[in-house]
Amino acid sequence: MSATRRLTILGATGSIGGSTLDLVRQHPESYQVVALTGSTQLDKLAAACTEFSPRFAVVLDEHAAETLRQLLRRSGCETEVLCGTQALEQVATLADVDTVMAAIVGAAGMPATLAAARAGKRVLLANKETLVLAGQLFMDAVREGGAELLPIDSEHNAIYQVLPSNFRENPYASSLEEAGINRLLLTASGGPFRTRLLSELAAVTPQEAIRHPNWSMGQKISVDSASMMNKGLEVIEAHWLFNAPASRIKVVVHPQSVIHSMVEYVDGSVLAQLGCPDMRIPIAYGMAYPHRIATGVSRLNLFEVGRLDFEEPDLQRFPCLALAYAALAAGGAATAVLNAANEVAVAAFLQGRVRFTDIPRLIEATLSEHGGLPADSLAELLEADKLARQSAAVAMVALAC
Ligand SMILES: NC(=O)C1=CN([C@@H]2O[C@H](COP(=O)(O)OP(=O)(O)OC[C@H]3O[C@@H](n4cnc5c(N)ncnc54)[C@H](OP(=O)(O)O)[C@@H]3O)[C@@H](O)[C@H]2O)C=CC1
Ligand SMILES: CC(=O)[C@@H](O)[C@H](O)COP(=O)(O)O
Ligand SMILES: [Mn+2]
Repeated sequence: MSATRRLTILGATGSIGGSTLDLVRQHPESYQVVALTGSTQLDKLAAACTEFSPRFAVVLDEHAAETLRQLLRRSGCETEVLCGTQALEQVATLADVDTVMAAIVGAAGMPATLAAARAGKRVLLANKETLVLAGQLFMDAVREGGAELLPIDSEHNAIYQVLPSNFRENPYASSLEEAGINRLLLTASGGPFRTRLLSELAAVTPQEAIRHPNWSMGQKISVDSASMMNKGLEVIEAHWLFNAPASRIKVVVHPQSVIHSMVEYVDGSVLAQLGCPDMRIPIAYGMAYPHRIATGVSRLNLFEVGRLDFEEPDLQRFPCLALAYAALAAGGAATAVLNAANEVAVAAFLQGRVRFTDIPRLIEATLSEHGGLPADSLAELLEADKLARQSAAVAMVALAC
């Protein structure tokens, strides 16, 4: 590969952030870290600053910033510590940064990701919530800012890898039909509760929910996988990334998570990307595109895998998937409302305040109240997000009574 790429990693202390840093560690000649951001894990952020010597580190408030400065002083690290959401946008748009890994979890990651797109960066998009909350706005920003958008979510990265290159790099210049594509087949593991009875789901615990059968991930996305809301968010993500109507996005449950997704062409060919379930593969693809780099991930051993299974998703046991399709069909701010209500419900479930089966109930109640809000500007989307969070919190109190 040619010139060194200069990186900002938003969400550097998380699961995706850690995998990204591991790839930088493996290829120090090709990548330089300019800025790292975190929120609560200050020891981890300090250790990453000490190892990678970024120019900036960003945390959310002044108290955290002061703690981080003290930690860095002790290790002799000269990284400058900034704080606040404005600082996240600042490091996402630095003139000498060419690549931004968007790996903050949730809607909190949207403003800095949007800023990176507007500034014309290569955006490595892990934060799917950006597209669920503000899909049209974000895709417009990518086009107008001249950004290079590379999907990191494993399914979308797989689809990207097997799409024709002229279509994947500019999906809004034509259509799926013109590219000879019939459907996108989005694989889903089915999560830790794939075989649980509906009657058992009310009693599952957060500990069980975050134990994903195949992937090691942060808590929020792990609960989303367990409820299959993750797949719902990914249907919306695929809609925006690939200019694909919902009717052409089919979810296929594939418990082994070896096929990361597929594209069905009009001639009957189905192209797939396979690999061991390790996010360093899609992250490396985005970091090195259009080249390939080593990742340290084990080779896929098909003889050990033995078999690949496929099932229809069960919308009775996993209503979150149906709610996501419904929100996408409703348009406007409905997907922003879905996302906000889901974030509130998942946080409450992780804190033991609601049951697993309350997650779709809270989302449905919030969607019926606010699903019709408009989405013509960032201000309207943020207002929808705020109202949905307030309503979901109120609905939660009602559930507890
Ligand atoms: N993990 C995975 O394999 C995959 C993840 N994704 C997506 O990537 C994103 C990150 O996921 P993952 O790495 O698992 O999540 P983690 O929970 O592991 O990491 C989240 C990161 O965001 C930071 N963060 C949390 N809240 C805020 C906030 N309010 N403002 C700024 N930063 C914040 C965290 O900081 P701290 O830890 O210091 O508190 C951490 O650095 C999600 O959108 C997820 O859906 C997509 C596909 C696969
Ligand atoms: C690794 C990744 O991309 C996750 O989104 C993963 O796909 C979650 O698995 P589920 O298929 O269980 O949602
Ligand atoms: Mn995924």
